[in-house]
Amino acid sequence: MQTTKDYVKLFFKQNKFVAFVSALVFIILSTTYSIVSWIMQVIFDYMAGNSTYSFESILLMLGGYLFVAASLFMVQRSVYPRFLEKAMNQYKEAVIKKLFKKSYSDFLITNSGTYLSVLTNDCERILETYLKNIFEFIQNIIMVVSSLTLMLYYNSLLTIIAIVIAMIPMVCSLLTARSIATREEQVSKTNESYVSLTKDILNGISVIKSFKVENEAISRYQNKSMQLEHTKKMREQTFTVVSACGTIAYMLTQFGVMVIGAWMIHEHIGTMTAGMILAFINLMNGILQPINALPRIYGGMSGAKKLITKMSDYMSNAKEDTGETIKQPLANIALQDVSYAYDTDHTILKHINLQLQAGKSYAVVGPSGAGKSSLINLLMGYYQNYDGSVHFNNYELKQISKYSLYEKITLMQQSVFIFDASIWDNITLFKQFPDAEVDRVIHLAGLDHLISQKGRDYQCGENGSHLSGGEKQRIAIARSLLKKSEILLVDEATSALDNETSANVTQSILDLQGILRLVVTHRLDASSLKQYDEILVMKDGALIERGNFDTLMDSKEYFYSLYTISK
Ligand SMILES: Nc1ncnc2c1ncn2[C@@H]1O[C@H](COP(=O)(O)OP(=O)(O)OP(=O)(O)O)[C@@H](O)[C@H]1O
Repeated sequence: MQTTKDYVKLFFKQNKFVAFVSALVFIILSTTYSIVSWIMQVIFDYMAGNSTYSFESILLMLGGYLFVAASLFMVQRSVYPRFLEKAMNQYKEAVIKKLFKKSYSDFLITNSGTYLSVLTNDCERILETYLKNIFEFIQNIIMVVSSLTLMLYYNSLLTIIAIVIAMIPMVCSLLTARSIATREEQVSKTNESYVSLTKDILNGISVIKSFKVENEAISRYQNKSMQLEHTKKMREQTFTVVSACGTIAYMLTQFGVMVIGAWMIHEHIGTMTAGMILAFINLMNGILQPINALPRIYGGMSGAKKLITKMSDYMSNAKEDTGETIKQPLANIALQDVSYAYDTDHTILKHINLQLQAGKSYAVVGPSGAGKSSLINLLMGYYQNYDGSVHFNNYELKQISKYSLYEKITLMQQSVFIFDASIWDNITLFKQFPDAEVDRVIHLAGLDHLISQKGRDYQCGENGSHLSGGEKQRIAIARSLLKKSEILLVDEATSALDNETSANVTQSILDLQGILRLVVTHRLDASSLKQYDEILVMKDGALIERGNFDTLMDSKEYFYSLYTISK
C-alpha cells in the first residue's frame, strides 16, 4: 500500500535535477539578502566618511550584485515552473491510475464528488501550500543562517540578545501553525460535498425543471455553498490571526533590537558604527521574516500532507489486478448453486444453476426486483462474496483478473455513457483501429445512416446530448463489436427506446454472430423472444424456468402467465 511518503516521493521522481537546481537558486538568492545588508552598511559608512571603499568600487559592487541576481532569476524562471509542472503531473497521474485500480463496486462506495475534489481543489492546494512552500522553507532557513552569520560578525552580544527576543515570534509560530492544517482539512472535506451536490444538481437539471423544484434545488445549493464559504472564511480568519500574531511579535522583536542597539552605541558598549546598526536592523528582517512566515509555511505543508493522506485513504482499497488470465476462447459460463446477498438479511440471488454456451443468445425475463440486473452484475465480477461457483471455462470468476475478464465481456446498459467527443471517438473509445474495421462495426450496428447524415466527426455533446437514445445504443453496440468481446451482457438497454427503435436495436443484437448474448428485457415481444436460443425466467432471485419460446408457452407455467398478462 502506498503511504503519504510514497506520494510525496512522486513529486521528485525523475525530477531531482530540476528540483536541485531550483533549490540551489533559492539558496543563493536568499544569501544575497545578507549581501544587500552588507552593501547598505558600506554605503552608509561611505556617507558618514568612515568607509574603506571608493565610490567606484561601491558602484561596481552594486552592478555586480544586480547582474548576479538578474541571472539567478532567469535560471529560476526556467527551472522552478518546470519542477512544479512535472511534480503535479506525476502526482495526478498516480492518483488517477490508482483510482482505476479500484474495482467498480469499491469505486461506488465513495461519492464521485470526493474524487473530483481530490483531483481539483486538493491538487491546487497541494501545489500552493506544499510544493511552493518547500523552496520557501529552504530559502528561509538559509536566510536565517546567513543573516545570523553576518550579525555575529558585526556584534555577538547584540546577536545573542536578538536571538532571545526572536524566540517570541518563534513560539507564536509553533503554537498557531497546527490550526491552519486543521482548517485546510475542513475546507477540503466541505468542498467534497459541495462538488458532489453541484454535480448532482447539474446532472438532474431536467428532473428539477420538469418537476418545478428549482427553488428547492437552489436552496440546497445555497446551503452547501454557504457551508463551504463559511469554512473558507474560518480558514482565512485563522490565517489572519496567525499572521497578526507573527506581525506583532515581529514588531516587538525589531523595536527591541533597535532600542538595545541604540542604547549600546550610546553607552559605547562594543565597536559598532551607525552603518553596522542599519545593516544589523536589516539583517534582523532576515531572521524575523522567515519566522513570521513559518506558521503559514508549516501549517500549509502539514495541511497539504493531510490532503495527501486523505487521498491515500480513499485509494486504499485499490488493488493490483493480479488474477488469472483466461487463455482460451470462451466455451461456456457455468453457475453452480450461486447465491448472493447485498446484506445478510436479504438474499437476492438464490441457488442459481445455469450453463451458458459460447455464441448463443439468452433472454432474461422476470418481474421487477427478480434479480435480473444482479445476475448481470455478478457476471461482470462486481460481487466477490457470492456462495457457489461461477466458471468461465475452467476459471473461477473470483480468481480471474478483471483485465482479462473485460477482454471477454462487454456490458450494455440502458444509460450508455457517451463522451463529449466525435461519433468516431465514441466508437473507438480513443483507441487506434483500421478505418475498415470501424466502418464494418458502424454498418453492423446500423449507424450508416447517422454517419452519412452527420459525418463521423459529429460531436456528440455532453453525455451524448446531441444524439437520440437509439443512436446512443447503436454506438454502444458498435463499441462492443469493435472490442470483439465474446460475451455481450445487455441490461434493459432498449427499455427507454420507442418500439420501432427498440425492435431494430434488439434485432441488431440478435443478428450478431459468434457472441454469447445475455439480454435482460422487459419487452415480451414474441417475434424477438422466438429468436433467442433460450429464455431464462427469474422470480424472487431464483431461476424458475428455462427453454425456448415455444417450449415455455407450451408448458403454460410462470412465463406463459407473464407473457399473457403483458399482451
Ligand atoms: N446495491 C444494492 N443494494 C441493496 N439491494 C439492492 C441493490 N441493488 C439491487 N438491490 C435489490 O436487489 C433486488 C433485485 O434487484 P435487481 O436490480 O437485480 O432486480 P431486477 O430484476 O433487475 O429489477 P428491474 O427489472 O426492476 O430492474 C431488489 O430487491 C433490489 O432492491
